[in-house]
Amino acid sequence: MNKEQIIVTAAQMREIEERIFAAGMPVAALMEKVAGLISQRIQKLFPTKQRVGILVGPGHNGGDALVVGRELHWRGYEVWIYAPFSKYKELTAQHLQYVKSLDISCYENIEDLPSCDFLIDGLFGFGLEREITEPIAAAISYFNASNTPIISIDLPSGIHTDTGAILGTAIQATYTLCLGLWKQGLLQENALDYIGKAELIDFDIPLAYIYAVLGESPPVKRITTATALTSLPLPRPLITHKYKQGHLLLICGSRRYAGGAIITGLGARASGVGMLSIAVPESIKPLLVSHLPEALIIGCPETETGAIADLELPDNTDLHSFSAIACGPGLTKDTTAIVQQVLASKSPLVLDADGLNVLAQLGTIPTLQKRQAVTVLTPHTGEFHRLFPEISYTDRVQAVQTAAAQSGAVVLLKGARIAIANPQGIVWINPESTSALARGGSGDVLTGLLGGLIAQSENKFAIEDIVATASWWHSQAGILAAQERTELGVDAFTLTQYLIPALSRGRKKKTEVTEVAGVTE
Ligand SMILES: NC(=O)C1=CN([C@@H]2O[C@H](COP(=O)(O)OP(=O)(O)OC[C@H]3O[C@@H](n4cnc5c(N)ncnc54)[C@H](O)[C@@H]3O)[C@@H](O)[C@H]2O)[C@@H](O)CC1
Ligand SMILES: [K+]
Repeated sequence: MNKEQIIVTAAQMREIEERIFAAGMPVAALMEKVAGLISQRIQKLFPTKQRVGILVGPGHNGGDALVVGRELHWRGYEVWIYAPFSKYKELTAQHLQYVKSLDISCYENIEDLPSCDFLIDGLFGFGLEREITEPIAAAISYFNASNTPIISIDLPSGIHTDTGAILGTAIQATYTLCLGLWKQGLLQENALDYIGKAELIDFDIPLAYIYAVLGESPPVKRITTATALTSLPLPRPLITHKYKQGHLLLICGSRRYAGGAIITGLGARASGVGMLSIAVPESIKPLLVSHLPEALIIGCPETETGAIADLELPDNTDLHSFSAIACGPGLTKDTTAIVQQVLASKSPLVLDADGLNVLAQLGTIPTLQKRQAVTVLTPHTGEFHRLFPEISYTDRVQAVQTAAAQSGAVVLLKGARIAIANPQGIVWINPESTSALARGGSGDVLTGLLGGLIAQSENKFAIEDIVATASWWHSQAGILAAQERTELGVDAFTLTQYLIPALSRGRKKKTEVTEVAGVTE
């Protein structure tokens, strides 16, 4: 397993650390090694010798910062230290004493601090356990307001290691250099505004110690390009035919929301699914045919309001014959009977948008308990709240875990950091996205894409892994489109056109990484 995909809580990191120390690694030696790596990285980020302020907290995060400060001092940077606490852990106190013996100025009050070109934040790491109080809170506000780039060691000080909550106040970092393993809080939306650009500093934690604490397949994982690519229906078998490559049924659209059906269809098209059928109200069938000439468009009888009134499938087909069904975008709420019918089918089902609203009205948990096949729900926070009104979603990881466990469905909670859980507690978090995707229709693209991938999977992959792959693919398309067209240029149609280029780029990146590092995962 690649360390980039592992996520830990503070308690887990502490346990892993204790195993390293118990095995004989001296605490001071590990700090020296870690801080050496941090200082090398900082010299790459700020290569010209500059003035740097080091913010030192009472624990080993402060110790790391002091060692980094000392190293930068010897490398020619002009260093000063801000160490405002009255008590420090022993190792940190020793480093503080040593740097004071060098030609490095130490201060306890922010009023006395000289100016600098960048700051290193070693106030608190994963040992922060309560709200930050004065005078440190005021100092943090002062540094945030100073417009000076800040490099946070491990986590921006003030971020809860697990939930990402802001404990009173927090450093707004420009870079976060996370140590050893990704901390869960850095993948929670609450913390996003504070993290800046985050990267992992790998300090060679033996996998055996990680497995001893997390198990050989850790339940909470971070989606990477490598993990996403493993659940794709690629390469295709040499001998195959269209029905062997999955048959997806999309049920979507209404006279009012015809575009949603087109966008969902275009998302499904990019998945490569062998056969695509799209059930829409009769009156919008010609529109769908013109945009998706390869798809089988099923024109259904419609209500007066232009919603699907009846699922009229072609002869000899019933819902069970599809490899997967995706239902919801643009349906309107007048489709309760349709959604009920789909829920009663034995095909894997993706429910989104109005499909979720109808499910919430029917009663999420009792309705899903009757399902005999896999269900994937893809709510945004508003829909999540309607589906699971009892579940608080301040900790999004816990929220999806609870929702999946209670409903028996795989739940994908949309947002800047998508979290996906299966009923057994496995969680995937998507660490990369772009706010360019906060736009009408981009969820429809995901529904189509996801449906198409599930239809092709033939039970080869765990369903939550496919959902994670779809989420990665979708956000990578958004990122690529935003890079080329700015964040304003990523309308849902454009997004569908970037799915295949984003996939090609991801596959190329993976090959390059493997060649350079010889990584096998
Ligand atoms: N896990 C590892 O393997 C390694 C960890 N290292 C560093 O050690 C850090 C963890 O060190 P610690 O456990 O000492 O924890 P921290 O340095 O995060 O801080 C804990 C200290 O802050 C105090 N504290 C907690 N909340 C406070 C608050 N609100 N106001 C004032 N004081 C508060 C605690 O009493 C304790 O003294 C990591 O984040 C990392 O920077 C590295 O030195 C080396 C390797
Ligand atoms: K920190």
